[in-house]
Amino acid sequence: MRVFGAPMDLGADRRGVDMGPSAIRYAGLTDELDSLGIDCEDGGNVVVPSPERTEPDAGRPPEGRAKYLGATERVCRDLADEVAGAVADGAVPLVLGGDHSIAIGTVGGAARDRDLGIVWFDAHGDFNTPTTSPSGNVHGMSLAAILGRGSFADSEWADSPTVDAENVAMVGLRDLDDEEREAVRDSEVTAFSMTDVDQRGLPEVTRDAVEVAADGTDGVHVSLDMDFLDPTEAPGVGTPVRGGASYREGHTAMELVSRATGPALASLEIVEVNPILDDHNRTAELAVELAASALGKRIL
Ligand SMILES: NC(=[NH2+])NCCC[C@H](N)C(=O)O
Ligand SMILES: [Mn+2]
Ligand SMILES: [Mn+2]
Repeated sequence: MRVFGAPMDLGADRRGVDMGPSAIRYAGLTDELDSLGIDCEDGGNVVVPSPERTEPDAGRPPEGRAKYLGATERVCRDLADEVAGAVADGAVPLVLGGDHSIAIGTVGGAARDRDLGIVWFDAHGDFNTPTTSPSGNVHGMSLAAILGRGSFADSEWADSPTVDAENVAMVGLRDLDDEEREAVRDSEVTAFSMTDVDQRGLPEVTRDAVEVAADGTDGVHVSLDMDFLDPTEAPGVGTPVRGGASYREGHTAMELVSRATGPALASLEIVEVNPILDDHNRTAELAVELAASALGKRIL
């Protein structure tokens, strides 16, 4: 396993998420993984330019709005190279965010030489494009970019040709923008909202999601946005939405991911931890616990 930090905050409106990788490391990530017998090296952080010295509209697509898109592209290309390098060395990449725009880089690298499915745990769809986004924040567009939707169709860096929408499952949705909702409905992705979780239970939904992602692919990428969890458990996120997964549900989902994917877990990323908004680092501590469950830790 090779850990990378992506201290990215250009894709979100709230400062502080750039400190997420430090907070998760401080919460004891590598010790925890070592104690599970996982051989874990830290590959350090990718370089992210500071917003003070970056042009917000540089690299803007011809239509719509995507703040800091040019800088985001550069960071995601670097991250993709690091992640692909880890895969080539036989290591499973674990990427720590940073805002969720970094998923474009993580998946770009993880899916470079193989067909990947994705399970996307999130309160949000991150399915906006520069023309539908109400905020212009790229963290709300990352899954659309990975699938090459809208104006991302022309951007080679964003579109991951080895990820098919039919192998993407979202879990935990409860906050979508109007046009984004239409886009999710019209797409081939499988979307499990909190209504599905309420009615069928998280274990069943998670099993189905992993099956969608694993079907006919070489492996599964798991993208865990910490706002998937209820804000009472994970207060340190920039866009909290009430009604999320409980502490136990979070662990259940990650344990099922590890049981269901096993060696097929191709890569993992944990994003949106914002220590400034947190309560004594508990969101980062929870991120470490959930990483451990996703990587095989069991109570008994
Ligand atoms: N990765 C996230 N936390 N995304 C939140 C996105 C919020 C909103 N849908 C937007 O496009 O701005
Ligand atoms: Mn997200
Ligand atoms: Mn989210």
